[in-house]
Amino acid sequence: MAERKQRIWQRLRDLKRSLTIYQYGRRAVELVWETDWRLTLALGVLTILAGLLPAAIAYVGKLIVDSVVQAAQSGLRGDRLMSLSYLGLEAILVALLAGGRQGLTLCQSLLRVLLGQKVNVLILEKALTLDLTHFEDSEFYDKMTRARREASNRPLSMANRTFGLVQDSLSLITYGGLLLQFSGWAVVMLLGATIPAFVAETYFAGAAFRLFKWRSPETRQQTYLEVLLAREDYAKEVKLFQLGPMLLQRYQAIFRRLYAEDRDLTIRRSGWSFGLSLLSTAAFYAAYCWILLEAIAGRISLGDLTMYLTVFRQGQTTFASGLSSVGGMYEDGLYLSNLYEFLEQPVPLAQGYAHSGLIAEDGLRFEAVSFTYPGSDQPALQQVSFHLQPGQKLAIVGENGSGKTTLIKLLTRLYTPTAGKILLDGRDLQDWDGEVLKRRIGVIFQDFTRYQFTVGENIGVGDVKYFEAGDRWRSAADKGTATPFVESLPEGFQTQLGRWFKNGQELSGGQWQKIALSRAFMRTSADILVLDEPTSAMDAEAEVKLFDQFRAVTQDQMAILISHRFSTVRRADQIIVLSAGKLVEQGTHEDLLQQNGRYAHLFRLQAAGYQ
Ligand SMILES: Nc1ncnc2c1ncn2[C@@H]1O[C@H](COP(=O)(O)OP(=O)(O)OP(=O)(O)O)[C@@H](O)[C@H]1O
Repeated sequence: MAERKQRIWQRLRDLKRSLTIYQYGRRAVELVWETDWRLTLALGVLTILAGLLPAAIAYVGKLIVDSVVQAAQSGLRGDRLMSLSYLGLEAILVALLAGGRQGLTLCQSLLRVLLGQKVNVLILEKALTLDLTHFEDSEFYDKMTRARREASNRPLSMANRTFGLVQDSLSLITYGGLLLQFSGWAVVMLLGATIPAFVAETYFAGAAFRLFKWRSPETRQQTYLEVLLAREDYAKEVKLFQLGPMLLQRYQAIFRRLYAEDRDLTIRRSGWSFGLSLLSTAAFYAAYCWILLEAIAGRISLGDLTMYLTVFRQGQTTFASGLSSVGGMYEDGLYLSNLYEFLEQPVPLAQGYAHSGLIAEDGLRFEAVSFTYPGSDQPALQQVSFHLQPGQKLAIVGENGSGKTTLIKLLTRLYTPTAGKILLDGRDLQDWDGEVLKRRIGVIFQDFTRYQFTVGENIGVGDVKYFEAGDRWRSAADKGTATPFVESLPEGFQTQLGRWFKNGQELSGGQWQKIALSRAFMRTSADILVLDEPTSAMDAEAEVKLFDQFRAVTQDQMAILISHRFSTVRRADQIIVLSAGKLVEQGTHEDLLQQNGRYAHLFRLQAAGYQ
């Protein structure tokens, strides 16, 4: 007994929670209002017009029939004129209704475009405020993808359905008002018959959404496979390794699985929907039958009969459309809840406001810095400490996965250390103003982005303030040793790169690296340069040239260099060796050779390879 009671309470709680989804109707209308209040106002007025006019037309229809009967019986000219004027009135109302409906469609079409753009911009703006951690979290990524996928249509659809429901409700209320003259019981009977269909619609819309949410990982896989199969950067490997058929097969297998689930739900939904709509149709026709009998018995006029007939016919269509609005609104509401969940994701607070350090010219200090990636149980860095003075060049050496890139991510504040401190000029990195810090650090990651922009713009991205400044591009390219090859390109700095756009040129790996390196020199005010594997794709001569040049142009700057090439590393003022996240050796090339430890071992190994 107690268990049953509990179940009933649970159901009621579920229903209450389901109903809260409808509050998104208000939020969607607010969003539409913010997008364009004039169009929204027009939409509102036209909705009321389109909601009230049908009942008015039905009523005028009754007046026409009654006046025709009257005129036929009396044969008076006045009565004839009266029925003709009712006819004229109906024609005007019908024209108004058609105009109103057309206006509604027009407003909706315009709002669709504006709203789609607005929501997309809201999502992208939000994405800009988020941390890198969010992007690396697959659940969060799904949330964003879902929001983006549905961005352009759900809010408008929700708003349209809300307005549509208002329109249908107004029509039904006015129809109800007309019907009330006949019998209050008929109205109650008709309303009662709609409730099961309403509950079923809500239930199935919820089920459809849950399905959509569960399968986000599968949909993500599908999208990824599409990218692999259809993008030019993967085409080379897909063709040579003959991956195509296998990838396509996976793609289809996912589709088949998703389709099977979809089909089951759609069949069940349509079965229930049909069954329950039969119930409401039965109620409609029972009331209809009652009215017919009343007319035959002469208790209502012929005009009344015509009016009720119209009210019934249209009432049922309006009811069906209202019902689908309710189901649709529920579904839209669920998608919108996902959109708002994303938009309301707490934004990391702006960290720090300091524009200068506490100890001028102190340089960079790592003090017992440790870091573990979210969701990982192994620390990527443990208790790392070192000091880099202004003008010094530091090289970081270590096997794959030893934590070199992680160290750079902490230095550039993409992540925050889990323990320990990073100090710049004696001040904790977290206390620095983000903008100031970014201006002081020029960084190139090994997986730098190859933008499908022009050569100049590809360098310009290094300092967005000077994104299009040709003179800055040139001097940055000089420092990054890119000028000679850029000048050999057909349109120099204006050459389009990549294959996505017309006349796009592809570059070699080493040429791309030179572009990326030049990017780091765009920030002329940067006093810390961080280069993660900057020369891995360059030939030996290019590398030597680059480093001679690098030393010359970065005399006053601190530089941190990650490299597996000892020819590069040995020139640094200070070298640190990382192993499994720990700093195991530290010193100059000579010091480390003397220590005869890990560095000396790796150095000799590489040197032997060249003999
Ligand atoms: N985003 C991430 N989330 C979780 N773990 C990560 C992430 N990035 C790196 N790791 C882990 O942290 C450790 C250090 O990685 P890191 O990229 O810093 O190595 P690395 O020294 O730069 O390697 P390589 O020489 O191959 O570039 C590795 O064990 C890696 O698996």
